[in-house]
Amino acid sequence: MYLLALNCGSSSIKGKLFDLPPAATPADLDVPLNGAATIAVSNIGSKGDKVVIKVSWEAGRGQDVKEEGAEGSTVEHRDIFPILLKNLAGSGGVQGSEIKYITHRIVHGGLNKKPLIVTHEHEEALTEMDALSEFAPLHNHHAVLGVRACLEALPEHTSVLLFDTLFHQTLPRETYTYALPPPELATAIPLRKYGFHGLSYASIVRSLSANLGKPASDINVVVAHLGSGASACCILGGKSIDTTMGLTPLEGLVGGTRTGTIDPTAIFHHTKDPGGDAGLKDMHVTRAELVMNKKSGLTALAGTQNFGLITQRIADPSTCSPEEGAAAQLAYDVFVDRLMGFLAAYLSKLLYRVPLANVALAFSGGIGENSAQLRADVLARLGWLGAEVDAGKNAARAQDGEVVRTISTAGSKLRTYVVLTDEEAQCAHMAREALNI
Ligand SMILES: Nc1ncnc2c1ncn2[C@@H]1O[C@H](COP(=O)(O)OP(=O)(O)O)[C@@H](O)[C@H]1O
Ligand SMILES: CC(=O)OP(=O)(O)O
Ligand SMILES: [Mg+2]
Repeated sequence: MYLLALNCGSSSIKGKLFDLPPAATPADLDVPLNGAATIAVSNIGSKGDKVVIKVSWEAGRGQDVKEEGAEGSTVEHRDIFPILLKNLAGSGGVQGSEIKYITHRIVHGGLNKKPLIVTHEHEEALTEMDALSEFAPLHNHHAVLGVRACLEALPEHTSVLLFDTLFHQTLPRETYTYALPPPELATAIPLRKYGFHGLSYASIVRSLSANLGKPASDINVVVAHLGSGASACCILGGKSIDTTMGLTPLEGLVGGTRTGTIDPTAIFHHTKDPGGDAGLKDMHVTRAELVMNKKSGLTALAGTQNFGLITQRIADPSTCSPEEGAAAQLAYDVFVDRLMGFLAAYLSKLLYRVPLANVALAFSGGIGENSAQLRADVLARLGWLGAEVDAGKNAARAQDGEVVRTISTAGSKLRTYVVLTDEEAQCAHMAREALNI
């Protein structure tokens, strides 16, 4: 029997197939499930790039698959799910009927306080989640179509919907409240900060807790989850007390294609007919939201959202034109500038309550886990707090199975870690808790 955990990103699908023991007891919950295979699909929706589908099996479990599909802009998330299920059967002999549970990361869960269960007979929750698509335009609708595609292909399984927003239920009222008058329009959910990347933050708290041998209630950490969507979170006693993303994943840090926080009036001077419909299929999104979510951020400043390429152009100007080099430098500087503003604010929120010796900083996400340059630059800007990077540890790659690693010196007053986030394992854990499996 298997549990499949799927994570539908804006241009990617990540997944893990886990072995599920036939009869688990609540005590087994602390023992992580055995991973059988990892799935990675990239370039969905991306112009000029072919969609790449990879299935990697643990030793002896199957034959790895790497398949190039059609050009990204012609492919939608929903097209991929049947191919993935077919590949699992074809390369590892996993029959659909053996996949008993599928967990889905849904970015916006509104005010839902716990995971929702969906089966072929009871799909009501999907309509509710789709109604929130305009509050997570790069994510919710695709994920909902993914759940529907899986239910169609494997009608016998049970789906568990896990929300990024769940982790941020502990935000205090003064933090989640927007200083707006009562809305003139009816909205599906209250207009307030919800926060995202919560499954990642929950995974990081669990990893730090296990690695440091402390209960989650002793984990006080500012986490920078820096991927194609970037956010930071202020975690006190294992709970979120502030985070940069808001009503939608647009607020806060600069993203691969997102503005992050700007003066909201700028867009009315920038875009023609900002309130007009952007013409997206099956979803109402305004032209302003499309520009701010899909055409801005690193892409707008550097012409690429590939952070590795941006840092390479800065490090070695001979790899690009002078204009590209200058654009890369500006994109990098803007990214770091916004990040530092939030990190300093969040550290001050923690330090007002707990001593520095009990506070940590952690980096995660594709950029946070891979860009030693960015981490070094951030720590240099936190020298006033006594932060000191260990250049050797910061430059080293993670050892096999090393989820948490320290990158600050022994004398650094701010302990700093790189934590490999695992949203899929977190989803599997929460689904087992919810279903008692
Ligand atoms: N070696 C690297 N150096 C710097 N950035 C990297 C590296 N590898 C990946 N990244 C960046 O990580 C980002 C993707 O992160 P990820 O967390 O997988 O994103 P998401 O889940 O939001 O799609 C991309 O912007 C990519 O440029
Ligand atoms: C919420 C969000 O932005 O997610 P991702 O970074 O996976 O796109
Ligand atoms: Mg992600």
